[in-house]
Amino acid sequence: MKLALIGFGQAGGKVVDEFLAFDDAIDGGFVESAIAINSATTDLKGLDRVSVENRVLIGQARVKGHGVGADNELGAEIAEANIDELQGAIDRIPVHEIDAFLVVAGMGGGTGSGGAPVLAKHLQRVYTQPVYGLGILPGTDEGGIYTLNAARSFRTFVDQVDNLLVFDNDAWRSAGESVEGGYDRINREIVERFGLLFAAGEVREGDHVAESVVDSSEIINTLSNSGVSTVGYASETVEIDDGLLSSLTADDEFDEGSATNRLTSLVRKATLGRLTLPCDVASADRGLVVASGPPNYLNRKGVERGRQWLEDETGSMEIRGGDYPITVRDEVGTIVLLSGVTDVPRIDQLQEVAIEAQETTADVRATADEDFASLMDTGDELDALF
Ligand SMILES: Nc1nc2c(ncn2[C@@H]2O[C@H](COP(=O)(O)OP(=O)(O)OP(=O)(O)O)[C@@H](O)[C@H]2O)c(=O)[nH]1
Repeated sequence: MKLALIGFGQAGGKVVDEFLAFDDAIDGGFVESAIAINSATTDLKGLDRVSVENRVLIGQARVKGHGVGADNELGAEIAEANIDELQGAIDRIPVHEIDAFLVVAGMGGGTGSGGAPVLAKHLQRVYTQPVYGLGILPGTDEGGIYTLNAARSFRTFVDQVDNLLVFDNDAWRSAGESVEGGYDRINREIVERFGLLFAAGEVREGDHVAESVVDSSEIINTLSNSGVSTVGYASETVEIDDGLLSSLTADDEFDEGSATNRLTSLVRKATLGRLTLPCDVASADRGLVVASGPPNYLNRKGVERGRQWLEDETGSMEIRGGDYPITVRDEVGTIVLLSGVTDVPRIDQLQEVAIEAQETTADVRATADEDFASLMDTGDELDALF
């Protein structure tokens, strides 16, 4: 399906940049437009692929291009005050050609965490296309303010989008990695999963369109429950030699049985392995299984068996399935989208820690106010200058 990608804040911009690279690499054609919005000049300058005219600096009057320093109330205020500038950038998107908006932001900071929900609300009011969010949760070791920001932004963002796709940095950290190196790797993991999902619904000119190819309406229907979503992915490297590809079709010399088994087990691995937001799979309301890879490794029976297995696992009758043939990749993979998940320990934990942090902050403030009053108390015996 065709998307307008809007990255808000540093993480949002970097992930959108990475989506552009991935779209090129798989010749996907799912990115119709890409915009990056930030209150920090250096973050916008650091991007590689988002075009310069689509990098939008906001809040200059308030923060002079220096970012909001993880103050997400200020991030939200700046987005509201600059909504006309944001609309100006969106006006450059050929909106009649897109199937949906995807607003991407890190939820722990200030600019994206505060601004993304404001933008989503605005897009919902102005346009008829679905507005999806891709929210990135901070690591648990990032500190109280990031957790509090993420919990508050998450609550707000969910209400303003048609569906909030979530990626949890905490579940994807690796020991011994530098923060920057870590993010580069993590960002590639993010775009591979969400990129393959959205690319799947994009029928390209010249494609051999089999009946079982995923359509954008199947993605939209799976995401139309106003909930929270998570994605799993599993893949296997396969040989793609041109001769093999051109000479084989799914129903001649190719070993159909092993293709079926491979896909069925990849669906299980994707679902039971590391999800972008770990959760209890049984709590999903809807699901979509997409098999991607060289066309002759894709097979309807394999997807169908995987789809049925997912129905059993989730108890949901709304599990869709289909193919996404890609000739340029030597990987067969399955994407599993679980939508409307409700049993998510990380979100419960985030909210508990945030409530504690909010209470502690209120107590500390109240005590500080009292202490300051007593420090300055001279029993009316000392006059102020004015
Ligand atoms: N996956 C991923 N997460 C990132 C990346 N950069 C930052 N983050 C996460 O996103 C959160 C928010 O950080 P930023 O995006 O830098 O914040 P911002 O929206 O620019 O806001 P301010 O810097 O406060 O103005 C951090 O707490 C990290 O968890 C990145 O490149 N990839």
